[in-house]
Amino acid sequence: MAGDGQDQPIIRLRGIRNAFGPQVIHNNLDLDVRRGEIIALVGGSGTGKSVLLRTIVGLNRPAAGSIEVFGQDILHLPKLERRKVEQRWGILFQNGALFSSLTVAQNIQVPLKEHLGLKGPMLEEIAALKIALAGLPPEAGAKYPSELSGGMKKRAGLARALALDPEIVFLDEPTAGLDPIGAAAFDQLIADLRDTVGFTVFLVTHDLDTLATVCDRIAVLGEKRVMVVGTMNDMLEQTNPWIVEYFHGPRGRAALDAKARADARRPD
Ligand SMILES: Nc1ncnc2c1ncn2[C@@H]1O[C@H](COP(=O)(O)OP(=O)(O)OP(=O)(O)O)[C@@H](O)[C@H]1O
Repeated sequence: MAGDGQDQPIIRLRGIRNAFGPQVIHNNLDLDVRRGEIIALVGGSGTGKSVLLRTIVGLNRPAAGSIEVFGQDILHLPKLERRKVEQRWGILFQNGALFSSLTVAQNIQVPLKEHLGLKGPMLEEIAALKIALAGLPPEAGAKYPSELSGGMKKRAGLARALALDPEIVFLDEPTAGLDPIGAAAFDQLIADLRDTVGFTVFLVTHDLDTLATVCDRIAVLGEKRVMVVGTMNDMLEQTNPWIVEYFHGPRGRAALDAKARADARRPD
């Protein structure tokens, strides 16, 4: 596909402006996401991380700027073309956003029916596959969201996000509300899936452990734009006061120490 080459950014934002009435959230914001990377968006509360994620996936239309995904200008695509692009990504919202009246398996089947028009046993089979991929036991498929723990809900939401074999997975605060062990397991699942399935991950997080352990790059939102993008080591060299406080503060140091200990234990 033209402009969809392996070297092109898989997501390319240029000059994004978002405002709600007089409140400007983003102004002249640029960001490139590379194919196959795990990139995290961080920033203080209210800097517009969720708004930016929602803007990329079309739930919020920016006042200005361009958004290319898979090399396509998605703000100006005809509806049908746009739907085709949407089939190539999956989204895990913060609360899982599962339909409470449907079982886990039925939740996963929603996009399969809606986008692919699948019917019959094929639906069951694909749902079972995604349940396994998300690290859930097979019996989870028959359960309703209210019967699941927080960690299982996240996995069920992930299973649904994976329904259409996405090339990009968007995750909004994937480890929020999980205990540290559950959060670490979820981080590991994302990293393993990226390595095996090969998708790109764009996530919004406050979790310094996630940043230290699984992210290839970090984009810092502030001053209404992406102030810096780089690796964790790049972040440690920044002088912006918020970035210094965030990454060199006690929680940042603890996350980096934990990662250093984990790396030391890992065989070469
Ligand atoms: N639909 C909307 N209408 C009006 N204002 C909105 C809307 N959505 C978001 N905002 C405002 O935009 C700002 C950014 O919100 P957003 O949820 O993106 O922040 P965030 O960086 O994700 O914050 P947090 O880390 O606290 O989750 C906030 O001030 C919020 O009130």
